[in-house]
Amino acid sequence: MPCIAFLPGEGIGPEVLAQARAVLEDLRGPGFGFDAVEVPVGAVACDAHGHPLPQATLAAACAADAVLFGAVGDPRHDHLPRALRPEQAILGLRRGLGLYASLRHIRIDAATAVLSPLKASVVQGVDLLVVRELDGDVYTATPKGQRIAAEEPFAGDAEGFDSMRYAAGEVQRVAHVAFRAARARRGQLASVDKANVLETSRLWRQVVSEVGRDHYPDVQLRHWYADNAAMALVASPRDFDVVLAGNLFGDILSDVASVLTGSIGLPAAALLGDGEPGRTRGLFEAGHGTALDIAGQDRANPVGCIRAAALLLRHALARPDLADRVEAAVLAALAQGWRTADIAIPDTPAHLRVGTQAMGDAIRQALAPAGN
Ligand SMILES: NC(=O)c1ccc[n+]([C@@H]2O[C@H](COP(=O)([O-])OP(=O)(O)OC[C@H]3O[C@@H](n4cnc5c(N)ncnc54)[C@H](O)[C@@H]3O)[C@@H](O)[C@H]2O)c1
Ligand SMILES: CC(C)[C@H](C(=O)O)[C@@H](O)C(=O)O
Ligand SMILES: [Mg+2]
Repeated sequence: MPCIAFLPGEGIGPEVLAQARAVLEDLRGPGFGFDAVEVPVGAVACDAHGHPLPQATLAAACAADAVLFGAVGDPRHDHLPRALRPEQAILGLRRGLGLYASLRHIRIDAATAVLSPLKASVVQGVDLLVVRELDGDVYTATPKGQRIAAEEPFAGDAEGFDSMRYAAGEVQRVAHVAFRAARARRGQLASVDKANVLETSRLWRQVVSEVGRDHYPDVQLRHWYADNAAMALVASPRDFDVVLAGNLFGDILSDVASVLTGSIGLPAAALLGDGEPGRTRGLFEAGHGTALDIAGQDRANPVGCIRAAALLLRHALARPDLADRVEAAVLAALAQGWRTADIAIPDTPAHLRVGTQAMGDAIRQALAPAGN
């Protein structure tokens, strides 16, 4: 029986995770079951256990076949040293679980194009995948810190510094993920960097080109500067198939791509590593954070987290049949017009404006019975 570790975190994390878990519970039957463990992470874990990623939480996540993650982050913990901030739990999980690629799926069909802040004529038919490197770059490279500036004209000021760095092997492994995904899709890869300014990006561009030339000559590779890519993702998102970027540019472009759908509450991401035997096969999450402005009010959109559960079924539990059912149920509920506040439009009738719980109920109602 596979084991799923549920890590709710804080803010809207527990609210959306509860809906995703309820969907998974509804799938239980003769052909499907799972063991579940639920462990604290983030600010709540820090308050209870003195660390945002307690050893027991990391151990449970490592031992599970897959992790379903809510969200972490709380400004009340902003004053803590970096190592104790809730967000460090995410970085620690990525490193500890060997996850180095985030795959965020963005699809917009005719029924959901009206939700976009952009014109439906621009976004209808968008089907793109953002592959983001997750373990390197300015996020983790050292040195980083704060000190007294030595260089004029600001000598004597406090200064903060981070290092941008990629080793060729780090670029190669995530490039393979992106090329393989492109080969299985429409065969186009957009690699994003700032090779006009950054040495790290010059290496990135060279390595991605080599991986393409040596292993994926059938995939059409185009290099983009990050600023231009951000603009094109908004102006003509249908032109993209797979977008590959480093950790920092990928963080930003993942959210730019997400909001094309209408809300950061809609898409989901699969965080994957090499899938070594005996190690968790991935962490799955919605694209959003803790959204404390709406937490505890039954206002969060649970769709992203429910889609994350579908990605978990597809990528970690090898159950594409169940993943398809969950994704179809989400689309059916949206097509029926159910709307949380973030995706309601002025025309949305009052009876279809719902909260987190009712949106989850609508999706579970739409789950086709097994065998259909
Ligand atoms: N994976 C994660 O756990 C993760 C990801 C991003 C940000 N964060 C953290 O979350 C905290 C808040 O970050 P932020 O404000 O930049 O981003 P956020 O995603 O939490 O919120 C941005 C905006 O989107 C809205 N929103 C987000 N998710 C929504 C949903 N499901 N339904 C409806 N509306 C939704 C929020 O109300 C807010 O207006 C920070 O501490 C940040 O570090 C965590
Ligand atoms: C909260 C933060 C550390 C995280 C990141 O920057 O990776 C978030 O923005 C994300 O996209 O998952
Ligand atoms: Mg982010």
